[in-house]
This record gives sequence, C-alpha cells and structure tokens, in this order.
Amino acid sequence: METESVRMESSVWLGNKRQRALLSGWRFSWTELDKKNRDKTTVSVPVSEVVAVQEGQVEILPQKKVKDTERDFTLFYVKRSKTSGGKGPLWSLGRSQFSCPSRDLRDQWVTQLRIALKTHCPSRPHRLLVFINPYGGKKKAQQIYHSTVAPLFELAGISSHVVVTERANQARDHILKKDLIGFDGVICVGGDGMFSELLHGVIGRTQQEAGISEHDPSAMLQPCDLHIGIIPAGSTDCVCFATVGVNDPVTSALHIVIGDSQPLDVCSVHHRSTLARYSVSLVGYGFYGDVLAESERHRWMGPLRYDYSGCLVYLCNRSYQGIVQYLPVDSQITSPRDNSRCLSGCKVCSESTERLFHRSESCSSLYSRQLGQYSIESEGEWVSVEGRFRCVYLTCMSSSCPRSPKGLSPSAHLADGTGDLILVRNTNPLGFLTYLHRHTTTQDQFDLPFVEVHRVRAARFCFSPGEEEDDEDHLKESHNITAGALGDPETAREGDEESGRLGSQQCLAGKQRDQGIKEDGRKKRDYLCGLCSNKQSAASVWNCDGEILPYNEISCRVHGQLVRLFARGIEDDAGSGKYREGNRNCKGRCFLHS
Ligand SMILES: CCCCCCCCCCCCC/C=C/[C@@H](O)[C@H](COP(=O)(O)O)NC(C)=O
Ligand SMILES: Nc1ncnc2c1ncn2[C@@H]1O[C@H](COP(=O)(O)OP(=O)(O)O)[C@@H](O)[C@H]1O
Ligand SMILES: [Ca+2]
Repeated sequence: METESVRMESSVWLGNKRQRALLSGWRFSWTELDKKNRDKTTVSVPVSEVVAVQEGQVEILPQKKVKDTERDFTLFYVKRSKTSGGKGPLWSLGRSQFSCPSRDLRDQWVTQLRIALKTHCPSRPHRLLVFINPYGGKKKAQQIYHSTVAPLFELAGISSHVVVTERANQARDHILKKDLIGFDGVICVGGDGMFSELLHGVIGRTQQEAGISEHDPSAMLQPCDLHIGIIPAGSTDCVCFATVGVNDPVTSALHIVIGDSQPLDVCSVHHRSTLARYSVSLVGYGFYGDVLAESERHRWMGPLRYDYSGCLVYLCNRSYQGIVQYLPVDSQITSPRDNSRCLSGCKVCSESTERLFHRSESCSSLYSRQLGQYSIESEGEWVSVEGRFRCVYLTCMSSSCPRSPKGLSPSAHLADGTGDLILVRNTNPLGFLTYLHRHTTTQDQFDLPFVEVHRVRAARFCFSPGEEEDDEDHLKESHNITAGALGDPETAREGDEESGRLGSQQCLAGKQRDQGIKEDGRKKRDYLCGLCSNKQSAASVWNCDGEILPYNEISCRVHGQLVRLFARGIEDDAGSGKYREGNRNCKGRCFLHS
C-alpha cells in the first residue's frame, strides 16, 4: 500500500521571479506568480525523478556551494531532451536554486523533500560495485566514469567501490566469488562484452546460491535480485541502447541513481549438457558469426572493426547448410510482425510477469515470487526447418543499437519470456544487401521472400546429415579461436590467470599492438582465403553477444525476466511518431511491483 503523499506549499523565489512551490501527490512543482494567467507555466517534477536536495546554492562539477545563504536550497532532478529517429529521450541533470522567505521555511522544504524521497523511493541504490573496462570501445571508460558518472553518484549519496579491470573475466569472477553483502547493484562501464561478464556473474552466483545446475538445459533458473547497471563505453552498446533508448553515460547514470528497474529475458545456450553462455541480444550464426570472428582480428580499429569486417564478410558471400528447430509461441497472441514496439511500461511484458511467475496470494514482492514453469515439453510442438542460410539468429529483445536504431527485431519485447528467431535463407548478394540495409531504414526487413521470423521460447541448431562439422578443435583452428577468446565459463572459473592473460591479448596496446597488426595482416589473408573458398570448412561460428562460441550444435532457451537492469525501457518520445500507432499493445504502467 502506498503511503500518503507528503504535502507542503509556500511561495519561494527562483532568481528574481516569485513562485508558488507545491509538494503534493508525489510531485514537486513550481508556478510563476505575478504573471498574467495566460502565460503561467508550471514546472512539475515527480519525486521519483528528484536526484537530490541540498541546502544553499550548489553546483556540481566540481561539487561546491557557490553561495550559502541560509534561505536557499537547490533541487537536482531528471530533465529530458528530445531525440530523433525513434530513440528515447536524453536525460540530463536539471538544477533549480530556490530562495525562501525565511531559514525556517528553507529547512522545512529540505526536510519535507527528503522525507518524500525516502518514503516514495525506497528502492534506490545506496552502495554500488563498479567495474571499469579501460580497453572497451574508444578506451574512454575511466574518463567517462570519473568525469560524468562519479559526481552524479556522489550527489545522490551513493557510495561506490570501483574496480578497474586488468584482465578479461575479472568482473565476472569477482561477482561469482567475492563477498557482495551491502551492494545494491553491480555496474559496468564498458560495452556489451562487459555487460555479459556481469550477466554471467550475477546469474551464476544466484544459481550457485540456489543450488541449481546451470549445465542442465531443462533447469528452471532462479531470477536474480542484484540489479545490473550499464554505463555505455563500448563499441556497439546494444544492451544499453535497447533498454534505455540512447547510449549516453549521463542518462544511464541517472537511471541508476533513481533506482529504475527493468526485467530482462535471458537466453541460455547449451551444447548437449554443457552451458555454453547466456545471451540477451544476439545468438547468431552465419553472417553475424563471421563478422565477429573477422572483427576480433581488427580489435585495434576500435568500434570501426565491425563495419570493416562487415564489408569483408559481405563480399565473401557465404551461406551455410543446417537444420533449425524451434518451439513457437502462439502467433495469435504475440508476433514479431505486429508492428508494436516494447516501450517503457509495456503491457505485453507486464502481462507476461503474471504468466511467467505464479504469485502466491500473500506475497506482494517480486523477489519472493514463486517460479512459474514454462514447460517446454508440454507447450506445443517443435518445428523443424532445413535449408541453406545466410544467417540464423535469435534475439531476446529488439537489439537496437546506434548502427541499427530499430534493431534486429523491432517488435521484440524486453521481458515477455520469448525471443525472436530470424532465418535468412540463401539469396543473391543484392537481396542480402537489401536485407542488411533495411536494418538502418524504416523499411520492414522481414518483408522479403527469403526471410522468416518466428517468436519462440526455445530453438536449436544442428547440421544436416552428411554436413557435420568436424570436432571442436577444427572449429577453433579454422576460425583461429583461442581458449581465452572463447570465455569458457568453466575453465575461467577455475583457471582465472590463464583466461585473463589470453583475454587481455584482445586489447593489445603500444608495441604489442603494432606486432599484432602485422600478425593480423597475415592471419587476415589466411582467414579470408578460408572464408571465401568452398573447400574450407562448411561451418560458420556462433556469435553470442559478441563472443564466439566453441560449439556449433547448440540449443537455446529463453528464461523470462531472469535479470533486472537499472533502466525502464524506451520512453515514448513525441519525436518518434513512426511507431506510435502500434503502441496500443504496449501501454500502461509496467511491472506490478513498481
Ligand atoms: C549496409 C548496412 C549494414 C547494416 C547492418 C546492420 C546490422 C545491425 C547489427 C546489430 C547487432 C546488434 C547485436 C549486438 C551484438 C553485440 O553484442 C556484439 C558485441 O558488441 P561489443 O563489441 O561488446 O560492443 N556486437 C556485434 C556487432 O556482434
Ligand atoms: N582489463 C581488461 N583487459 C582485457 N580485456 C578486458 C579487460 N576488461 C574487460 N575485458 C574484456 O574485453 C571485452 C570487450 O569489452 P567491452 O567493454 O565490451 O568493449 P567493446 O564494446 O569495445 O567490445 C569484454 O569481453 C571483456 O571481457
Ligand atoms: Ca523477449
């Protein structure tokens, strides 16, 4: 039950303008007085979006009191500015400095606003564990954190423990093994690879504590309590972009500060009875696998490596034979082609909360919910498709990113317990280019005769008889994958040093890097010869959220709302009119606990 809202009202000054300030209904608003009625404007800030209230006239960056008159207080809050092209709004820190008629009144305002914050926003984080990858994206993560994020955390009274990583998988191992008592969330400053480390750490730890084996493909995984936050500083920043709507460090920091919560579907990927990895954005074979394998050789290029590799791989014109099987969701209920868009407060996702988790009558907290079972065996029949594909991929969410603002599957949902399986059959080069190009335009990329899309709970991939790929060693050899790059959860968990050393080779610097470039030249020629030649391996590799999997035959299963992010989904922005019509399905306040 919501407690009664705090109420207070008085006149205050904002600069030289007199205002009527009102705290009521969990909103703080101010309206200019002494103005003709017609022009009166009211600024209204929900208490849930107030970042801090401080005595005096305060600036941040650097944080200091510019003037400490005893009648002033400063309000910091979330301010939005519009963006174009279907993105979410950018958030920045709004600041208003008020002067009260007396010190007494000022003290009352500060007290009441802080009480309102405490009662209305009990789930804001107080203490965070922050992992910074100094080598991600354009290598600016440390600078981004210290110059723009840390001051916001400090302002909001959040204390943080910062770990600058020295090797790949350090963040994951820290979460798996170290004491996390007292932390309200884990944050990564980096790209999708860093997010993936946190994801594996948080899911792995939760299953360990619940005594659930992650290797069992049919296990019902335990949902994770510890929230994950992403400060985007990587190459693709797909998870951030698709859950927040923009890749902007300040916007993301503010979502963390105000304790936003967005559940997220996660796909588990198994090879027989071994957990290969978890994925949220892309489990892709063919084109996407080849692009990733190629791009690893050009890491020194930074984010540009994907464009460069994309062109090379496109020119190679490959397709792959195989069998895809999937467990479809009733297409009458939900479809990847219904033209809807999963937005903040999405009704499809909130209805899924009920479906995914049968809640006992007495429990009102999402965290004490009982697990509902999405029984794979009892829900419908597996469908099998055999053919020659340009690419096959599964995504649990839209996977929008700056490169493709509407994403791999524009109508996918963040938290509906399903994923979208996309099958792109072999076609001529122009056809495939048209398909790729439509990711960047408003045209429907699924409206092509060689493309199929299905909303599924599970999917698996195997070779057609007679097309079996050789063993794993061959896979590693033909794609020049090292053990470290594979990020095998088991080896890494036991032999950290080993995986760390190999992992950091991906981020060579200085002399080492130059040597790497020369090496790269040779490897690139070898690799491309292999990629373009028909004699070479008939197999591609799986790209799992930016990591190459060491297996080719895999089975995937979507676990609804397995983790929670400090985010709220993409806010409907008036500027993004294009999708608005389809939004009917996706309105209404989300997630019953919020
Ligand atoms: C002619 C125009 C071609 C446009 C092609 C558009 C394709 C859109 C690709 C979107 C991919 C989104 C899935 C995200 C995957 C990330 O996890 C992964 C890893 O990203 P990271 O390096 O950690 O930031 N990135 C890639 C490209 O595989
Ligand atoms: N200190 C480090 N040295 C080497 N690799 C690291 C380090 N810290 C993290 N990594 C790894 O680097 C990879 C890429 O990082 P990420 O932040 O996702 O950047 P990008 O988006 O550019 O790929 C991740 O998979 C992560 O495991
Ligand atoms: Ca989903």
